[in-house]
Amino acid sequence: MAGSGNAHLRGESAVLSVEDLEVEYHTGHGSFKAVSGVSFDLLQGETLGIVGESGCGKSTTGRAVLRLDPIARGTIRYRGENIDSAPPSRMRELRRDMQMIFQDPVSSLNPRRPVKELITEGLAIGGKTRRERAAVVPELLTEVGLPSERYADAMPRQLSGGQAQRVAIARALALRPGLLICDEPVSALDVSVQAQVLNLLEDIKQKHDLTVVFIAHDLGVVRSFSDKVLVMYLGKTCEFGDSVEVYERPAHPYTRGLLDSVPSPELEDGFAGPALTGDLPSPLNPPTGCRFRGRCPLAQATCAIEEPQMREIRPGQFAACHFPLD
Ligand SMILES: Nc1ncnc2c1ncn2[C@@H]1O[C@H](COP(=O)(O)OP(=O)(O)OP(=O)(O)O)[C@@H](O)[C@H]1O
Repeated sequence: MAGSGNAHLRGESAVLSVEDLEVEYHTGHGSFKAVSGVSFDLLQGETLGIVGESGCGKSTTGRAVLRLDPIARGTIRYRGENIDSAPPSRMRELRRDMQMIFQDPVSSLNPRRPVKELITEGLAIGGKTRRERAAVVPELLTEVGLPSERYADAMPRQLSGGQAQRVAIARALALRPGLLICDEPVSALDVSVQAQVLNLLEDIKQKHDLTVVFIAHDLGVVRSFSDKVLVMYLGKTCEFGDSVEVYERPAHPYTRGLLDSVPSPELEDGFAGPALTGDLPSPLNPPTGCRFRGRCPLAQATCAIEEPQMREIRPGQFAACHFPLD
């Protein structure tokens, strides 16, 4: 598959393997590809960070992996099983092993159920008795740093955002998943709480040897949390590689722009470099050639004509750019 951007796939040994994923939405204004040609794979215990501006298709990618959004094209393999066309009954089983944590913890919890029921809901569906479910509540709450005697009977409205996210994590852990998809899990939380929840996620990832997809627009968060990073722009991958390499030596001008836009308190003007200018074009009418060209400081005539394909720029680092950075 030279030139298709899939040279980094390691196939059979991966826990999760996504190849050429395409998701199409149909709206009143027409149809568009929210995700197109996205490929990655993850080995046991690895974490992939997916980054990009709002509307790039990060959440759609995460949801499509769980088949919560319909897939127009592509292959998704989980532990070697092809799941892109698995029937709904099989997907329900698989989703017990592939858990998702969302951005808004409070609205992801049923407001009428106490914490102890919320975190064991999945076990009830799995046939565990009330007594069996009650027995695991203290352990699960302790694991996410909430004392059971204080929180087991609490209702969601009594929880802070950070506590609600801890409950959502406990609920995911109850099913002993192998894969965790975290969709902006700390974006809605106060800055002071974000680090605590991230530390918790890091701890449980290590303890349970979880494979993680971590979606965030905060590059700092992804950097500390991820082994691999996938940068998305307008539904497509523009860069993929080892987190350290991509952050230290980005090959795609969009990645560079994202990194330069991160506020940096120790620098004089507060930023590492010029911020990204311009807005994300409409996915209903994407630019010809390179989708980023209208905002790219390095764009040349070729970029308007030929769409760059993912290619290996340095060992293990792939980018879709005609004029990658050194
Ligand atoms: N259910 C839907 N129907 C139609 N369009 C949708 C739907 N969900 C998302 N979109 C559109 O698809 C594109 C990708 O959205 P997505 O939420 O995946 O991006 P994102 O990178 O996760 O953004 P954010 O960080 O804001 O969540 C956007 O243009 C969005 O408006």
